[in-house]
Amino acid sequence: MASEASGNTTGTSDSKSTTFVLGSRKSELAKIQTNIVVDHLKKKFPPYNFETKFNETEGDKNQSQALFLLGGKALWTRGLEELLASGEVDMLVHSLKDVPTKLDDQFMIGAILEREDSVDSLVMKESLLNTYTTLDKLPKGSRIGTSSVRRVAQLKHRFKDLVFKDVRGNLNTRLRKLDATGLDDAYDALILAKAGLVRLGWSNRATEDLGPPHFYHAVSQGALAVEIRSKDASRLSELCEALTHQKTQWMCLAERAMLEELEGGCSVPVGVHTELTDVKEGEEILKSGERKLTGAELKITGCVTSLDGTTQIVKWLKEPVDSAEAARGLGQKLGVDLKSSGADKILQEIQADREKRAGEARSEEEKAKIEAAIGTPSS
Ligand SMILES: NCc1[nH]cc(CCC(=O)O)c1CC(=O)O
Repeated sequence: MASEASGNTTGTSDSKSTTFVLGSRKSELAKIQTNIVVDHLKKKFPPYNFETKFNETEGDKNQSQALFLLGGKALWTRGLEELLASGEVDMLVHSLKDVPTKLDDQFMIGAILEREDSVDSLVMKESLLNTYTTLDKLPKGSRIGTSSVRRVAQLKHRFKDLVFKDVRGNLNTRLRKLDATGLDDAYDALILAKAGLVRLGWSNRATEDLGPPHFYHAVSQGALAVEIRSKDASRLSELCEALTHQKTQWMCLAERAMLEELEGGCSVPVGVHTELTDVKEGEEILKSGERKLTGAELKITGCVTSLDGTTQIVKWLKEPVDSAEAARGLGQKLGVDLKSSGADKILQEIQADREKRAGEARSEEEKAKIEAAIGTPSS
């Protein structure tokens, strides 16, 4: 009950009230996503106060260095976790796809909310909108802006003659870069998660949805997650339960278990598509605190693509599931299947390539330092 979920009691005003602080990144999308969570909570818990705090993350600050050199996925969550550890915030709101599969023991995912559309979408440059709306019609050499190795690999597998260009920055920045003309004209189209476009109110910019059988979205794409301190799990259980969408949670836990089985600690071109059918929410509450879903059948398809797009392994599994653990188990099993079907070789190649490039980048950096110390003749 309400008294269980005591937050920070602030007694400075006339009536004592319980306040929870939700933290996230500073981008417009992160703020919108945090407000989605706050709105849910306000509706369910009128007596409590909910406040927000927004901070920059490593990924926001460093927009020039290659993503793979910046330490992988924790890019968008590290920094925010410091706020959580210090007690400045009670909950962090993330896009679940940006949350690493392994968290430090002091943190945990408290809730996974109902998923928005999980597909990737094609977004055309405004001035080309009347000419092209689908990838298969784009002329040879069309410049596609994306920094995702998964998107590049899958697109290369399907289309041989597109040109891929890095594009960084938050969604507002990326769309501005896309629509730029004249000297700043650098892209013909972008590939973006539809969920982000929908939340920002820009879904009308999506001209084509990229789904199976050729395209597979990122693990957990489109779902929001709330991260909490592990020691607060019972204090926040009431809030977390109210936010949780069990169907989404099971699908995303299966997807994350697949990814965890596949990844050797680095971000890899792994795509997924998951369906959970015929679910009936029963009255029975399981030991884990979840409501029992009956008749649920989970179908999960995984896709691993080599960086150059030449090799692609697609496998699927479909089984009845009756718990989050069963969903996780199915995802993990699919990860094992994918590895024994050739994904392991792709992943090893990627790991070797990454180590080589990181080594080269380091020596470039060292060269630059030496040049700075002795002074380069031309500068
Ligand atoms: N990589 C950044 C990121 N993290 C979450 C989203 C979109 C929202 C979501 O997937 O929930 C995006 C933008 C994108 O991939 O286009």
